Amino acid sequence: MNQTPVTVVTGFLGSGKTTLISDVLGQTPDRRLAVIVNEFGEKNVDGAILRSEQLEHCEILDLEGGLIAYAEASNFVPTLRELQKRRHRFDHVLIETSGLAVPTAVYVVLENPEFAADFVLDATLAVVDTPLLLGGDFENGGEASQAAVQSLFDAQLEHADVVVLNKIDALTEYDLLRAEGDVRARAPKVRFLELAYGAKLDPQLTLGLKLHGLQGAAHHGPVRSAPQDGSAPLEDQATLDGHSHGDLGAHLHSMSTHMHFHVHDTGWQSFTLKSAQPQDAARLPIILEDLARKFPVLRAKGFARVAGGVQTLQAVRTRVDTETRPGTLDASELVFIGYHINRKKVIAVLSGATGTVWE
Ligand SMILES: Nc1nc2c(ncn2[C@@H]2O[C@H](COP(=O)(O)OP(=O)(O)OP(=O)(O)O)[C@@H](O)[C@H]2O)c(=O)[nH]1
Repeated sequence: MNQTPVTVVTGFLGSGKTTLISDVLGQTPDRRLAVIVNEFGEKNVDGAILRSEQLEHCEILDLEGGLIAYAEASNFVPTLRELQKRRHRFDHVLIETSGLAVPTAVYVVLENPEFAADFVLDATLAVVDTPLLLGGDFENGGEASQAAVQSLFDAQLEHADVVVLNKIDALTEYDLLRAEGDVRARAPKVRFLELAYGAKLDPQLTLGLKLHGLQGAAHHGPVRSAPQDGSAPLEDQATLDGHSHGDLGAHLHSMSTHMHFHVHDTGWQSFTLKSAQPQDAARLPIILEDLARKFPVLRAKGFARVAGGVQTLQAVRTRVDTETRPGTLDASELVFIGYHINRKKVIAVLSGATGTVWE
């Protein structure tokens, strides 16, 4: 059996990865797909959203409670191992990395001799929140938060084959040209730039790109060197550049390179808050918007128990989208992700503003 192609979908918090994947799944009923969804928070909201589409040709596998990471820190390897046993049932694997991950950890695992004969990287797509890119910063985040966001954002672009400019519905041609210029300046080696109107992309531009693979026996060779005890990140990142996605030249995913990018930034925090009491569907989004102005909350998402059903809430900074569907829910659950956010303060404001107990 041929190697199963793997498409990695990366991109910053809330850029539209799940929405884009959901659309691709809907457009490819003839493909048997496995989707591994990795979330930073302990609760996998994206997996639940994809699963709610009830697409029979897809299997959704949650990878919650952390990042796809290196070595023992990750539950990615057992998940892939499990998929490997049943790989004849799938035509393609999609991996949605968490919004705080750099996709290189995935490459290292795929290149491991245990998996290299069975899986091959097809392409890595980086989904970009284009208005955010053009805005240039995260309001209310403070300098440390902005620096952390920028460095992650740049690293995700750097490791992409295809950059997808998303959320462009309301943008002008001039904005798009500016965004393209910005991406090219940040990541000169990116091969393709695609425009996604409303997070929709032709599946031909997403699956089966074969950007790695054959030429990549050299291109994606085995890991060159294992991390040494005591090896520290180099000061000059350029000397560690094991990537050249902009051309078809050989590049090896050196473990030291990856270790460099995988230095944990403990400033990123996530917590889930729950409330058993019903919520006001009209007020809750306004309260979330207010929370994002008061605190460095970059992303909030989850489900609320409201009159008439279940409300899905999706906040990216101060932009909050909601949708209410019929159904029942025992308790509302919201995941908050931010840079140095204070759980107690968020609980106090949320409980006060909603007049309900959140914990
Ligand atoms: N206006 C607009 N909104 C979009 C578009 N794509 C996604 N969104 C919205 O952006 C929010 C975040 O989308 P997701 O697909 O959950 O983003 P994500 O990258 O999977 O988020 P994380 O996994 O938390 O990093 C949701 O409210 C989407 O409806 C788009 O093209 N246009």
